[in-house]
Amino acid sequence: MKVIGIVGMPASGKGEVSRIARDLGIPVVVMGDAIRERVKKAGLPPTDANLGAMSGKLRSELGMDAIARITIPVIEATTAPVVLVDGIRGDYEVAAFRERFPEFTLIGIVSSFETRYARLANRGRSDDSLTAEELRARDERELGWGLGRALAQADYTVVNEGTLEEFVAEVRALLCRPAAGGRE
Ligand SMILES: Nc1ncnc2c1ncn2[C@@H]1O[C@H](COP(=O)(O)OP(=O)(O)OP(=O)(O)O)[C@@H](O)[C@H]1O
Repeated sequence: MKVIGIVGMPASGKGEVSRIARDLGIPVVVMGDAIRERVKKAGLPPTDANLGAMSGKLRSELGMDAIARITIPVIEATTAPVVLVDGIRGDYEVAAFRERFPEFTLIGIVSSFETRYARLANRGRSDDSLTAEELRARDERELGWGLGRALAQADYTVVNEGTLEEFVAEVRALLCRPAAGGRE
C-alpha cells in the first residue's frame, strides 16, 4: 500500500491537494476527522480552541504520534493501492507512518503567512474567523507539535503562491508520478 502524506502550515493548501487526489480517484483520509469526531462526541462546537485542546489531550495521553496511530487502521481499512493522508502536524507522526508504510511519501506545501491569511479570509470554515494574531498563535501551536521538523522531512515540496490553476497542475503532475506514490 502506497501512502502519500501532506504537510503544511495552516491554510497552505492541503485541503486543495486532497480535493485533487479525490478527483484522481485516490481515497483521502483526513486526520483531523478523528479529532472533529471526538469534539462532537464530547458535545462541543468545532471551534479552533476545542479542536486544538482535543489534539493536545490525545497527544498528552497517548503520545506525540497519537493521531497518526489512530489514523493508521482507517488508512488500512480503505484497502486501496494508493491512499492520501491529510493533516500531518508533526515529525513523530511522519515517523509513525514511515515505520508502518515503507512506501510512505511526504509532500510539503509551502505558502507565506500573508498569502495564507488572505486565503483564510475567503474560506469561511467554522474555525476560520481569525485575526492575524490568532493565525500566528495557530502557527505557533502547530510548530510546537513539530510541524517545522515534519516539513523539513518532505520528499517533495510544492510552493503554493500562484493561482489555484497553477497549483492544481503542479500537484496533479506530482500525484501521477510513480516515484511520488502515484498511480502509474
Ligand atoms: N493557489 C491558490 N489560489 C487561491 N486560493 C487558494 C490556493 N490554494 C488554496 N486556496 C484556498 O485557500 C484556502 C485554504 O486552503 P486549504 O483549505 O486547502 O488549506 P489547508 O492547508 O487545508 O488549511 P487548514 O490547515 O486550515 O486545514 C481554501 O479556501 C483554498 O481553496
